[in-house]
Amino acid sequence: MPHKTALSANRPMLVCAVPVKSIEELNPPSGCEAVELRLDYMGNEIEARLSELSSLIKKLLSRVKVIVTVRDHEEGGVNQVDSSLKLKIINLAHENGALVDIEVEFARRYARYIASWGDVILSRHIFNKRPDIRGIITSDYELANSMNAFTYKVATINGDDLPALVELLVKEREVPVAIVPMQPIQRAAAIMLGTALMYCSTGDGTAPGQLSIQECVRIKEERIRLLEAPKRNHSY
Ligand SMILES: O=C1C[C@@](O)(C(=O)O)C[C@@H](O)[C@@H]1O
Repeated sequence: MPHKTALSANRPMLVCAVPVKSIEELNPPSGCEAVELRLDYMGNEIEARLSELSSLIKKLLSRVKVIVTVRDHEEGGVNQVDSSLKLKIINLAHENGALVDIEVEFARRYARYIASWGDVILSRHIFNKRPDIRGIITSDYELANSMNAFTYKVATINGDDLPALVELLVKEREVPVAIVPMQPIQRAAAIMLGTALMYCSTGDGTAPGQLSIQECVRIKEERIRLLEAPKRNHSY
């Protein structure tokens, strides 16, 4: 994948996050550049629907990128999904050409299965105050680079984590960095700063604070306008 910087006008990729409660046809609204299928909403029931899931992924892929996520319970997953089933789903998604979202802890545990796929969004979700936030995301980011991940993503509920996240975005190396704060105003700022991904809602969202896809598109357009604005020679 060519290296893009936070200054690329293509960023962020706008991801429409879908809480999948049953496998049925989906028509992503305009503006969705990717659709995230949050399959943990179905829990272990998804096991009986894997062939329909393959068809859904293939159909969606003709229109947008697809991200398959089975979020671990400890990192905000809605229903527990057995690790063996999660691995099966991740494999199925990978073979069908979808991106897969995997938590850092899961990736460390199952490195032998997913070591260097290149289509992994390596993710971290922070729900408690962590004074060691910089250490955590720096070490995660090393792993993301060693795996040649598609993106490293960090989501946090702590408003005061934003400066640490922005620092990582600015220091980005080969692997693009996605920063996902919780508060809507910080999400808007993250779009303007060129986060690699931003998750947006199309109805029922999957996280508090998500902006609607229409708001995400509007802010991304403002970012493009700002990047393309003629340079002025103001003294400050
Ligand atoms: O990790 C993320 C980010 C997210 O939690 C958010 O805050 O928008 C939404 C999730 O669906 C996605 O997997």
